[in-house]
Amino acid sequence: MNHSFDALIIGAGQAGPSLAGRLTAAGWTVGFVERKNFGGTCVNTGCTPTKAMIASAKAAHTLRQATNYGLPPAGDFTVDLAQVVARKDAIVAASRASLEKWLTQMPGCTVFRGTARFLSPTTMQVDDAVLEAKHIFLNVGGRPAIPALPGIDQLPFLTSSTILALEELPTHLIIVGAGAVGLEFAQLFRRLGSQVTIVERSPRLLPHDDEDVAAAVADILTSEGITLRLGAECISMALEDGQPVVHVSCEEDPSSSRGSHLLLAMGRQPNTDDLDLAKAGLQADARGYLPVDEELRTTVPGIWALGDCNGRGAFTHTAYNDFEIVAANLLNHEQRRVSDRLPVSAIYVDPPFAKVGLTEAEVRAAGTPALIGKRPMTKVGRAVEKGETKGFIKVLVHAETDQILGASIVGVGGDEAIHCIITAKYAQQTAAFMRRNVFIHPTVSELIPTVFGELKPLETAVQ
Ligand SMILES: Cc1cc2nc3c(=O)[nH]c(=O)nc-3n(C[C@H](O)[C@H](O)[C@H](O)COP(=O)(O)OP(=O)(O)OC[C@H]3O[C@@H](n4cnc5c(N)ncnc54)[C@H](O)[C@@H]3O)c2cc1C
Ligand SMILES: NC(=O)c1ccc[n+]([C@@H]2O[C@H](COP(=O)([O-])OP(=O)(O)OC[C@H]3O[C@@H](n4cnc5c(N)ncnc54)[C@H](O)[C@@H]3O)[C@@H](O)[C@H]2O)c1
Repeated sequence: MNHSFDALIIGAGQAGPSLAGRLTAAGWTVGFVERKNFGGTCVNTGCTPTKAMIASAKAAHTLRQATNYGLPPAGDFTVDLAQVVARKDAIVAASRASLEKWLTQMPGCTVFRGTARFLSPTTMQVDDAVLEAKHIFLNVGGRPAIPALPGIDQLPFLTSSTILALEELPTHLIIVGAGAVGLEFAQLFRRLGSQVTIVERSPRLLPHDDEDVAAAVADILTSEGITLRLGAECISMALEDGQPVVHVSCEEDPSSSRGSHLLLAMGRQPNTDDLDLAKAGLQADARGYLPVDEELRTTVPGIWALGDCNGRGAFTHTAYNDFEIVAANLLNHEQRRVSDRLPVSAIYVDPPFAKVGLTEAEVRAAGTPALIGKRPMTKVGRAVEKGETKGFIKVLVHAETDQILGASIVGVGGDEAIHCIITAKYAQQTAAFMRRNVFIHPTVSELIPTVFGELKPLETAVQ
């Protein structure tokens, strides 16, 4: 059957549903296609389930730390993973259901369930339905990448999606890949009671971030008993005596990591390979991303790509910002651009690592005249009171213009506290502006004006 709309939106991830809301409110008719779970990665297999389980892991960790807070010991306890997963599933289900209800009841929006494939630049097929529109918005996201490592086809492995359904704790979880996925799952499962080993080919954690950040995150993890096997050359896998074994060296290696479960956390792959792109005249790049311009238009007029599939962001906030850019430009005739947004992100190890703008290494490499301010969390009153003193606050400022170049916070509350720096930087404010601000006591944020008041020339600062 043929259906005609003003717009087609493919994928109910972080950009598509909100775009449907804006377009239909403006009087457009929308055909919306989702093949699996409403809410996409973030709601179903990404942010929401991991942060829900991280909260359970934090509670378990705090119980074990009871005596540090002057409380009686909690005693030995074993976590029932099924209960933790049930709590997580309830949170995910509520979020997914609310989104599905909103979309399916949205006036002007018709939802199709199935995989959409191009027939031409203006038509797509979903099962036996042919959908036609002058505007097509692809929000197809991605899935865990499975690199062809030697031996990988010889043994069972988990991905960031399938690990969320485990109901029994792994006795020893081996994680290959130390990006956000690897680090968050490592601490989460360690705190729930698993032994955890991370295998990473890079010689240190977080190679795109500063060395002091990587060292602080490594300390957070190793102090809880997580084993790091960094600089792993020639990663290969095998099943030995029924157990997954990860070899980490090109040499005959007696110190391979043997565990009960294996999690592959080696990045993601965009879902562009089954869209029949060629029929629309589209071509993905070598990594599968759809090239887009600053306003997220693909190379074919009338087709946009939003979210993870365009390679311009890999976060929920970047996917959502893509929606805002497209809606503002199409409906309000603004000229918002992808490059207007600041690079911001957080990794939810506990305490978390959050950042905005340039790293210290990037500032040094650019040769920008800069000032640096840094304060350990041991000198942040709120962190001391909470008994969580790992990490630091670090800010970078242009030595001549006084503008904020970047900031990193590894430490308790850092994922929230960073936002005062994000806002000031977006407003192109200066260190002097930050110093004059009065923040609430006692918070982690209240020390941020102090850090901006203790700046030293970058060249002479000790890392
Ligand atoms: C474990 C994990 C934790 C994460 N934690 C965070 C976090 O804390 N903070 C953060 O900002 N980001 C986090 N992310 C990243 C975040 O989830 C993604 O960046 C975000 O979900 C991308 O959204 P999207 O809209 O681009 O795509 P997705 O959310 O992936 O949605 C794409 C949708 O399109 C559908 N689809 C695909 N192809 C078709 C087709 N041909 N036809 C019909 N439907 C189709 C899919 O089924 C899916 O529902 C995490 C990711 C993972 C894996
Ligand atoms: N808190 C958050 O915002 C959050 C949390 C989880 C995931 N995410 C997003 O999800 C995406 C996926 O995360 P991820 O951690 O899987 O990817 P990633 O790209 O961040 O990290 C992948 C890691 O695997 C290693 N690796 C990749 N290929 C390899 C190979 N062939 N052999 C050996 N090592 C290899 C890399 O060195 C890297 O350390 C990212 O875009 C991330 O931003 C975000």
